[in-house]
Parts: sequence; structure tokens; C-alpha cells
Amino acid sequence: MTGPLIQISALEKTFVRRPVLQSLDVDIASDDRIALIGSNGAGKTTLIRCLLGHYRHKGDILLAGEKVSTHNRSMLEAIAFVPQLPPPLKMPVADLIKFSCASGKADKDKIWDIADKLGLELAILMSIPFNRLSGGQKQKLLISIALARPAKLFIFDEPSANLDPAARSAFLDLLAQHKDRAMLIASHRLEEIASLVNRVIEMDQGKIVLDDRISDRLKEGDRRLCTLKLAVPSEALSKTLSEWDFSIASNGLSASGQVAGGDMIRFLSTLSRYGGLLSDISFENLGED
Ligand SMILES: Nc1ncnc2c1ncn2[C@@H]1O[C@H](COP(=O)(O)OP(=O)(O)OP(=O)(O)O)[C@@H](O)[C@H]1O
Repeated sequence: MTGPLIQISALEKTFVRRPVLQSLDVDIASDDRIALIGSNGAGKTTLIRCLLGHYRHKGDILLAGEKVSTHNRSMLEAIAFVPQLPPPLKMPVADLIKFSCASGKADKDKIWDIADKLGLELAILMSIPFNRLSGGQKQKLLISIALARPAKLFIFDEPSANLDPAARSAFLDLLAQHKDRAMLIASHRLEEIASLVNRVIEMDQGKIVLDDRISDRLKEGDRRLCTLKLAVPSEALSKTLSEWDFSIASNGLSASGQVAGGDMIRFLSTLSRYGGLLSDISFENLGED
């Protein structure tokens, strides 16, 4: 395939006349592994739900160059999705697995294999209704089903929120084994998924405020000049930026400094805590030290 896997243009979503996504333009390539970050309410889940065709919206979403409509079958086949909040399904685990294999083309043996790696004892859960599982068990099962599907894009919305440390580590190993597929991972733990992703998109108040392709080839010693614009001066952010040796304008509304390739994720993770204060972030490659 030549063009992007997914093209989103002029996407707008309004809830009760309140704009939640504002004129978003973003492409997803088949080798993108994206960390989608941003503070609570930034619009990450809404963007994902629009992409999945769950919501009516303004603007276009194209899959492999073809325009898709709400509840489009080809989009649902192309994407394997694990939601932030599990659906309230009453069907027993066995039926959910059967359904996922039939309609989502999931591989049954792979579901069992992945569940085992995540520490989920499927054999003793088969007759239990899905909504009676614990939060972590639900998440493990949905992850197992998603990763067992022949999807082109995996979307995980806060995937490790309910996982215990052992399952979290097993989950990250599993994702590393699926790096040949496109991924979009909405997370508040950027550092946790840092080694998996090659692009970071930050949202704030329904807009994309940062879209940074951290090339897989960005070397430890590569330096990048970062220029920031602030919507309002902030003592806390200025203090943090001073710790990164940034120079800050006297009016407190802009700052710039250098960040090494090896520190990039830690830096972006720090910035994401100040999402609402940043109006623009840009990077310029300066080459190696
Ligand atoms: N179904 C809905 N009806 C009305 N408002 C909604 C609905 N879903 C989301 N919103 C609003 O849209 C905004 C964006 O919500 P969204 O869930 O997309 O944020 P998010 O970035 O995923 O946040 P979080 O990190 O907390 O999961 C919020 O202000 C939320 O209140």
C-alpha cells in the first residue's frame, strides 16, 4: 500500500453544542506506533471513537484512501480495539470468544496463548458472564482477543490501567512482538510505552498541540532545539523548564532549549503534564553532539 492507512481531515465533534474535537487533521501510516497523550478530557477517546465510527462527526475519515461512514464494516475489520471502559456484556466468556472468532476473525488458539501469557486462566472462566469478571480479567481478555485478530491497526485506550505489574510487563512484551502492525495507544504513562512507539501525538482541548515523529533512528546523542509558546505564564512550568536548562522569555510566554534524543520521551512526558498551558511546541534537529 502506498498512501497512509488512515487519513483524518477537518474532523470536528460536538457534544451538546460544546466542541470536543476542533478541526483535526492527522494521517496514520501502516508503520506508525503512536502514543496518544493529553490531560483528562483532552479528546483522546472521542478521537478514537470517531475513528471507529461510533460517533457522527464533521470532516472525513479515509481507510486506505476510501471514505468510510459511521459503523463501517471495513473499518471495524481493520482495527482491533480495547476500550478504556469494558462494555457491559452479559454473554459468557466462551460465547464472547466464539463471537470474536466468527465476526472479528480472531484466532482461537492465539487468544488462549495470549491469555496465558497475561496470567488469565481462561479454562476456569469460560462459563462466567463477561460482566462478572474483575476489571483486570476483562482487560486481559479484551487484549487477548484484540491481539489475536488480523487487524492492520491496534487501538488501546489506557490499556494497562487495570493490570497488575506482572500482567503489565507481559502486555508490553506482547506489544513489542506486534511491532509490525500500526498501533495507537492512548496513555497517561508515556514512559511505560516509550520503547514501543515511534510517534507521539499530544492533544489538548480537542486540538493536536504536538505531533512528533521520534524516528526509530533518533540517536541518544542527537540534539533537538525545542521552542515552546505558552498560553499563559506559569511558575511551575518555568521552574520545570529551567531544570531542563531552557531559557525563558521575560514575559514568561515562550521558552527554548536543547533536548538530547535519549531524553526525548522523558521530556515529552514531563511536558504532557502542562498540556493546558502550551499553545505551540516545535522541534528542529541540530544533529549529533
Ligand atoms: N458522550 C459524551 N457526551 C457529552 N460529553 C462527552 C461525551 N464523551 C466525552 N465527552 C466530553 O468530551 C471531552 C473529551 O472527552 P474524552 O473522553 O475524549 O477525553 P480523554 O482525552 O479521553 O480523557 P481521559 O484522559 O480522561 O480519558 C470531555 O470534556 C468529556 O466530558
